[in-house]
Amino acid sequence: MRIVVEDLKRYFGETKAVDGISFSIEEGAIYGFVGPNGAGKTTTMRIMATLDEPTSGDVRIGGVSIIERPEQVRRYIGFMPDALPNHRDMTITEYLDFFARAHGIKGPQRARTLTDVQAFTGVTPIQHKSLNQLSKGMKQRVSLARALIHDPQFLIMDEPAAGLDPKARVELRELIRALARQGKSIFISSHILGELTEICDGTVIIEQGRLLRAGKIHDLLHQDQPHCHYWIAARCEPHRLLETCMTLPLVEEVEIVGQEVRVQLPLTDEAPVTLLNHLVTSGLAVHEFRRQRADLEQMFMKVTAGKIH
Ligand SMILES: Nc1ncnc2c1ncn2[C@@H]1O[C@H](COP(=O)(O)OP(=O)(O)OP(=O)(O)O)[C@@H](O)[C@H]1O
Repeated sequence: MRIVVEDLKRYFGETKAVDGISFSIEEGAIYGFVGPNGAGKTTTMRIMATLDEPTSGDVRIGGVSIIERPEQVRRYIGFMPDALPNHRDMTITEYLDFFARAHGIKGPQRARTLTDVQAFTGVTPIQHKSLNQLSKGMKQRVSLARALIHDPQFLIMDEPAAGLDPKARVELRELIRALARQGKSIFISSHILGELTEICDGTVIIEQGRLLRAGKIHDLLHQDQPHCHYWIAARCEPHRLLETCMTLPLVEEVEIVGQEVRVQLPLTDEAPVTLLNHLVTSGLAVHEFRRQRADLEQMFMKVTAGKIH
């Protein structure tokens, strides 16, 4: 399901929280939404989820306008807010059952939906626990389960990783990847760049309600810098690895750092494939070949004038 945001504006009196943002998300893609505090991320997401109305502009989810047909759009969307509201003493299953009913899911199908969604989000073993006894990580899982209960095609997640420990973050990333494999489009906001760069196909960067960059990460990087860097380690002396890299004309720069080498390549899809092939056919036992993610962070820092933390 393709999402198109068209010149979206949301003013609160004098405050231009969102000031003319346009971007699109392809079907089945994971897009990160990045911007400093107060940039307008939550406001944009709430409008996309039909929880608020824009001052002007529109959002089309699978071609359907959030303004003209909010009820229809709601069937397509799952929204995971940045905090789970406080609830009365209620078990996880009771809570999810409430939302399944609200979505009109009936009879045996409701029981099946609850079983599936609890299993997917890993809350089955604690399904009888009360909501107010849950850790932050477990609350996030319940919040995700709630957003998924009607099997939406588009999932909006507002800072889902905030406050989670490293293990819970990794688990959350796995859940997000699994959802994308099911063909869902996912829009996820965060302050933490590393978190997004690992899982996103594309990104939308805003600041003070204005769009700075939007598009596929590969294209954005290409716009900002024509190179990328790889870290490589092989079961041999780093000097031999360095020399083998240097015999390939497309390698722009190469240096030894500890037991690894760092290689600068032109930013094309073929360059890393060609290099890895070259190393392997030269008889090197390569056991590490990874893209330097800092390329992305550098790009973020550059376009936001270093204001993102
Ligand atoms: N209901 C409201 N009334 C008045 N101003 C608001 C309202 N909601 C948001 N704002 C203002 O709009 C701007 C954007 O806020 P928003 O919460 O969308 O930013 P954000 O990028 O999500 O920030 P954070 O990363 O801190 O969550 C801020 O200046 C905020 O104070």
